[in-house]
Amino acid sequence: MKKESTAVAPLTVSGITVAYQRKAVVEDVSFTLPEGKLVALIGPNGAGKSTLLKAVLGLVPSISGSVAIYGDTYKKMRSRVGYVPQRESVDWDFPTDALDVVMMGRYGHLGWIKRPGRKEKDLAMGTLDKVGMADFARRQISQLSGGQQQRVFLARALVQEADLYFMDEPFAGVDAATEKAIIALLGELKRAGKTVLVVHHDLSTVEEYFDHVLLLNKKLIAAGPVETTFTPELLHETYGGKLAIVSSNGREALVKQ
Ligand SMILES: Nc1ncnc2c1ncn2[C@@H]1O[C@H](COP(=O)(O)OP(=O)(O)OP(=O)(O)O)[C@@H](O)[C@H]1O
Repeated sequence: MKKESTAVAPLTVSGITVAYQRKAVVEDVSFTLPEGKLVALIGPNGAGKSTLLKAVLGLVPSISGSVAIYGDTYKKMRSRVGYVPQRESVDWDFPTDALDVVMMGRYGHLGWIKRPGRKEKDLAMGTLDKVGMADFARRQISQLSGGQQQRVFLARALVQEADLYFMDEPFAGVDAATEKAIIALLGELKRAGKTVLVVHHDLSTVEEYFDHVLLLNKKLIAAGPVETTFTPELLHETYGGKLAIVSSNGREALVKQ
């Protein structure tokens, strides 16, 4: 008899509510991420995007709801998850150089007892090269520009060889060259079958960069393919009146004013 195979979704969030000082900032959010897609999480400032990511990763407690990563807890699936935090949330004075930051991405594979060796170092160097940062390997991270720091953190996530990536505003404050480099990496991850959830602010590039969107404003307004979900009506519902209509890729879309 043929065995039924049911694919397990990379991420299933069911009824998550998160509150700070008893005030809910993410309310009863449920969605499932499809495998192998680039997904944008969008919504206005303060909508709860970063908080939702942190709740999924267990970095902030949720008061209700549950999260399944490949059908299991984050704790068990940790090695399959890569996280690129928001740049402002990182302590850049920590005395370490770019190469060491990238090698930290391998600790999940090594365990805490084994020290990184030649193989780890070569892999980390190769990945720094991929993000155009090989020349800065021995530079302290505090002495890198914002865009360069962002590239180093992407490299750290890449060497993890995860299956599901979370990136919190990777395009914030980066120049056109870094934006292009990040887009190329996203494309590479997608071709390798990875799933990537990106907190994104630039509505004018959503259709070009992503397959799927989650629209959040404390509650989940909608989730689905860009073609059917990134619509003026749903964007209005997400952002309220603070939007103007522009034409992007020949289609009408809304951007924040
Ligand atoms: N540690 C905290 N303590 C109290 N309130 C917080 C804390 N972190 C965030 N908030 C509040 O929770 C709400 C959601 O914040 P969050 O950073 O998740 O939003 P966001 O959608 O990522 O915003 P942005 O687009 O501005 O980065 C905001 O009203 C914010 O002020």
